[in-house]
Formats: sequence, C-alpha cells, structure tokens
Amino acid sequence: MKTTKTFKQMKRDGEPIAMLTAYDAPSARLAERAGVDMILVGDSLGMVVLGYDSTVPVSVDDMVLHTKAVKRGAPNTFVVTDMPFLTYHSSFSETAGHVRRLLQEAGADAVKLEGGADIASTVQRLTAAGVPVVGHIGLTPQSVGVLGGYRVQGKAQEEGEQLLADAQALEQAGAFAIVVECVPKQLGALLAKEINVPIIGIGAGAETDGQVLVYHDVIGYESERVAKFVKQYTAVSPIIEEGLASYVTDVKQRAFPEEAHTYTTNDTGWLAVYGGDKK
Ligand SMILES: Nc1nc(=O)c2c([nH]1)NC[C@@H]1CN(c3ccc(C(=O)N[C@@H](CCC(=O)O)C(=O)O)cc3)CN21
Ligand SMILES: CC(C)C(=O)C(=O)O
Ligand SMILES: [Mg+2]
Repeated sequence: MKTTKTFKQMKRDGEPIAMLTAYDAPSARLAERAGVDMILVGDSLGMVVLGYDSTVPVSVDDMVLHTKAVKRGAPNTFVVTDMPFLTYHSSFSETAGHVRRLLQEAGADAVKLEGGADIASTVQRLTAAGVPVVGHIGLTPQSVGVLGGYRVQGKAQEEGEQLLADAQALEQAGAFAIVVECVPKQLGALLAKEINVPIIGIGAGAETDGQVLVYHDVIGYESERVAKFVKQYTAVSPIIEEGLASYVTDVKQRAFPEEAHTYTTNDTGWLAVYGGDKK
C-alpha cells in the first residue's frame, strides 16, 4: 500500500497523485481497481449520499460507518477520512477521541481537517501523537455559512498571501499533504512550488501535485448541478434510471420474474387440497 512517504516521493518525482472520494464498499472497490492513489471518505458524504444541503450535519458516527465500508472495499488503498464540522475545535482530548475512532475503529489511514494557521496547533499535536494529517484550505465547505456560499477563494493578493501562509503553517505543523479547493490556477501553481508537501487540488488548476474530485461528480451520478472544476467522465444516472424503469415495467406486465429467476419443487401433490399447483 502507498504511504505518506510514497506521496511525498511522488511530488518530488513530479508524478501526479490521483485522489477520489468514495463512501461505500463497491465504489471503493472500483476506485482501487481503477488505480486511484488515495481515497477520501469526504464529508461531502452528507450532500451526495445522505441528502443534506451542506456538510455541516455530518457526524463522526457517519464517517466511522462509511470509512469502515470503504476500507472493506479497498483494503489496499490509502484512505483519508474527513473530520466533520466542529469536531476538532474544542479540547485536544475531544479531538483525539474522534480521531481515535476514525483510525482505530474505522481503519482510516489519515484524517483531513479544514483550516490553515488557525488549526496548525491541532495538526501539530495530532502529528506528534502519530496521526497522519491532511490539511484543507481555500474553499472550506464546513465554513459555507461564514463564507456566504461556495465561492472561489484567494483571487486578491491579501487572500492569496493568507492562503500561502496557511499552507506554510500546515506544512510546518506536520501535515503530509494539503487539499486546496476552488482557487485561481496561479495560486494553485504557487502553492505547489512553494510548499514541500503534496498540494492536491480541486478547482486549483493543472499545476498542483495531484487532483481530487467527488466520486458522484466523476461518474455523473445524480450530480447535475456541479462546480466549474468538475469533469464528468461518464453519465451513469440515465443508465441507472433506464434499468430501474424497465424493472418497474416488467413487474407491472408480469414479464419479471422469468423461469430463470424462480424456484420449483417436485412435491406438489399436497397442493391439490388448495386447488392445485397452478403451473
Ligand atoms: N457533488 C459535490 N462535489 C463537490 O466537489 C463538493 C460537494 N458535492 N459537497 C461538498 C463540497 C461543496 N463543494 C463545492 C460546491 C459548489 C461549488 C461551486 O459551485 N462553485 C462555483 C464558484 C463560482 C465563483 O465563485 O466564481 C462554481 O461555479 O464553480 C464549489 C465547491 C465542493 N464539495
Ligand atoms: C471535496 C473534497 C476535497 C472533500 O473535502 C469532500 O469530498 O468532502
Ligand atoms: Mg470535505
């Protein structure tokens, strides 16, 4: 299995890191078979799987359940799990308790935290305790209420310089990789150049050390309203819908099940009492 060391080496070698989210065993199995370098059990789970309209309602229990499923499906892939909203801003012992569940109980290989210099001391303590940590800066969806929407970040000099300082603080604190979301390509390139740990972009241009996208966006599964940074590589929703509609039609027309899908018995004599075996 790839490790934090592998990812740092990939940056040095200029080999892009392909990261993808997954939330359940079959999708994780397909991601592993497709050669994904690193799976993220993202708290986007709340939006693409659980039907919430933000990532804010997602719980540690949710992340534990889905991380377990992902590890069962992709036992040989490095799995990063998102720490949910407001689970790493109180005491360190509370934060550590949640991290312990995600790593020990669920089997995650690392955790990801949203924030920069503001959470660097937490990242430092986790790393010192032996926890591999991924940072996440730029558009941080858990702060959608503060940001006032899902908007591009770091367009102006002051914001861009703050994001560079945030990335430096995270690297200094021991983060082994940093996700950078929804920033101008020029800032993505600058971060990849200035920071010595892999910068994994989502809407951060082509010059970052890797890319991450949401599974459902990549396969076009009930994700029509997508951000500009998404490329839909296939469109499974119409295929699924067509299959489901055919099933309903077949049931209504008694075209399903066919003989191939049914069981039978030779001991039918006793059925005569009830009016006989119909077939
Ligand atoms: N399906 C899905 N994909 C994601 O990438 C994703 C989620 N859900 N849920 C959690 C967060 C939310 N994310 C989002 C959501 C919307 C935009 C968006 O529409 N951005 C605008 C920016 C426009 C601007 O500021 O100029 C866009 O049009 O791209 C970006 C990131 C990323 N994450
Ligand atoms: C969009 C990625 C980076 C994420 O944090 C998530 O899927 O929750
Ligand atoms: Mg997330």
